[in-house]
Amino acid sequence: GGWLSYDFYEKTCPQVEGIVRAGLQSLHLSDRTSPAALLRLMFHDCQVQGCDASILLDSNNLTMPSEIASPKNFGIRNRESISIIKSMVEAVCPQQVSCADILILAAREAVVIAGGPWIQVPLGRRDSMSPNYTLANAVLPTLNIGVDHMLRNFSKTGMSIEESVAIMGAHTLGITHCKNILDRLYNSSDANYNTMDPELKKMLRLICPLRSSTANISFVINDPTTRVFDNQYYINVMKRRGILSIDSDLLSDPRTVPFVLRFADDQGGFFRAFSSAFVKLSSSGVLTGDQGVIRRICSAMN
Ligand code: HEM
Ligand SMILES: [Ca+2]
Ligand SMILES: [Ca+2]
Repeated sequence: GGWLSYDFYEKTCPQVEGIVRAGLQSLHLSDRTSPAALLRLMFHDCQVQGCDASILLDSNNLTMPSEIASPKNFGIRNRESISIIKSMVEAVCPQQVSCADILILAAREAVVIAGGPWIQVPLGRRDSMSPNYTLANAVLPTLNIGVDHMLRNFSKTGMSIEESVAIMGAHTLGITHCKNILDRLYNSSDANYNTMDPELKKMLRLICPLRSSTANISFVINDPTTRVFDNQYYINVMKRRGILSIDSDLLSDPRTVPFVLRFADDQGGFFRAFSSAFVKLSSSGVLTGDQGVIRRICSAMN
């Protein structure tokens, strides 16, 4: 058995946090959108059989598709960045640090680099032996997940409603491809067709025309400060300018709206709730002790 701890690599790889920080800083210089990508990558790993780097495994045979093959992972990027940082860690501390921990540390640094809170995260996760395509397909959120289902999912990690609203604040970063909002913009039977500020809708329709062959590549920003981790997301949601259905749903559900209003007015409160939510999301259902493995290469089994 085993557990996560704050000093897990103190003896075996005290340099790891510094290596990940340096790696993230240099990645960020060449790609200002990398914090968004890494934060979403962390969520999509942790949601599927826990944070075990299962999302980083490439398929090596026809019977075992990778999680990335799931349409739910559309738009996921920067997996290779974790592999590169892992090889930098391997050079200093061979076979000591899991890909799963490196991914969590990278997501933590991503939040800081973008101007968000510094989150102390416990370490000691182990890597999975295989990916789980079927589970990825089943448990990653759909576009129309709704508040109820979202809260139920996050409560499994021990999150309160406040923390669940706070973790959705990750949408303060990054982008959404047009194909993910076409229903909201054009399908009058969509539940959130009429919940968007008409001015915003007009603008998004220009960027995302209905019958366009580029809906897979064209995108809109998730909030006006898409590269800054701030509370602008909640101000936007409050003004009916949320991009995804779930963002708008937070305003219409009586359980979540009080936290939207509070976080819109109190960035410090958002940062505190986000930090505890991040620790819960990243600690739930993980492999520890003698479970799983330490992969040498993140994209393949040893
Ligand atoms: C549970 C409800 C959620 C739903 C339905 C949802 C859905 C989505 C969708 C559809 C996109 C756009 C992807 C694309 O078009 O490329 C997106 C982007 C993003 N999501 Fe979520 N998400 C949810 C929760 C979360 C959580 C909990 C986090 C992180 C802790 C997160 C982090 C992000 C980030 C950072 C982006 C921007 C990615 C980029 O710029 O590449 N999301 N989300
Ligand atoms: Ca996983
Ligand atoms: Ca922002």
